[in-house]
Amino acid sequence: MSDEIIRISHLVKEFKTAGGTVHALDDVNLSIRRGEIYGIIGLSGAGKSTLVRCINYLERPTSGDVFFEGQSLSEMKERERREVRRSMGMIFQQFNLLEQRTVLRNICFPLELIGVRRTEAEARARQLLTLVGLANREKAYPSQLSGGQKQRVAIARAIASEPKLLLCDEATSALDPNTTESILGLLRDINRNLGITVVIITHQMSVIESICDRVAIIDQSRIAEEGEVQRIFSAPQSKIGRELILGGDVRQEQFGASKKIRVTFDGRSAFEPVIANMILSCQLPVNILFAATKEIGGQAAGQMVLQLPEHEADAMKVIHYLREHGVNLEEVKNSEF
Ligand SMILES: Nc1ncnc2c1ncn2[C@@H]1O[C@H](COP(=O)(O)OP(=O)(O)OP(=O)(O)O)[C@@H](O)[C@H]1O
Repeated sequence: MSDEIIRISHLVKEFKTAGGTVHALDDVNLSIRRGEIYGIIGLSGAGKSTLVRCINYLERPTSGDVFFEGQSLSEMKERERREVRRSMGMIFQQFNLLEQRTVLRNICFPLELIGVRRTEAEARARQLLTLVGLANREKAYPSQLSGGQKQRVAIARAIASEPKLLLCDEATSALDPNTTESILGLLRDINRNLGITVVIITHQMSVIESICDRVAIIDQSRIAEEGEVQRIFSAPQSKIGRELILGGDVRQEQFGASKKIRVTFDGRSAFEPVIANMILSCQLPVNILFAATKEIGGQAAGQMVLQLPEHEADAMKVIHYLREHGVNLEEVKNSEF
């Protein structure tokens, strides 16, 4: 079977409103691999929820297509799409539990919809309650549960019909940091132990860092960059990527005319010794205009922007030294910084 569970191809979504057309998604292309945890991050209004709702066709794209296991959703009949949607569980920020039903009956609900007999549905729901760590709460009503417990019930309900994919729309945004961590741990277990592919929509960088294998950064309706979390976090290429990952300090500033370079560190090297040794060895000063480090997977990573000596030959000497010592670097223009 193909490695790819979802492919999003040239997806466009527009909303016609009284105030004009809103371009929520503009030519989005993505591929999500079977078995991975894929993160989609962006600021408020970037188009994240619209994208996730297009993946399961709760929202019909204006143009472009979504392929599930190679099958075009736009070409399917509604009955076939319903079938595919059953292969995609979904959880939300506000849990969306049925308040009049007990925890057990909430989890039974999707099974009832597909005609599973009551005793069988209840047995399955009990197994799931154990899986999510709430075996002793089957008779409770949602109002009697904490946010984290509600999300556990929502997760159990979402995986009751054995989906291949679990879509999580800001599933931890209403939770405190400890509860967030425990819910992310549960999602990781479900991914590893049940083989369910997980797509996480979030505006929280910490969520992506903590469990995602790959990430897409969405900005103003478009994918700004996409790839392995480790690679994107250690050297974000887009302006929005740098803002989200390295914080709000990446401001556009006007610097002198001399060359500026961005050096990125991916955890194998340290900032200071390389720069200090270069200064000692080349006998040339550099200006550190910006520096930020992050711990990713226990390793230091980050970037530094250096202003080089004004004379071209001196600047080249610095570049040559850094390259020789295995440092990743690229020239930056003022407008990119
Ligand atoms: N049903 C709708 N009708 C009109 N405009 C919409 C509709 N749904 C979304 N939009 C607009 O589409 C754009 C993207 O919205 P979306 O909810 O996908 O963003 P988001 O990244 O999920 O934001 P947030 O994190 O705040 O939820 C926004 O400008 C929003 O106002």
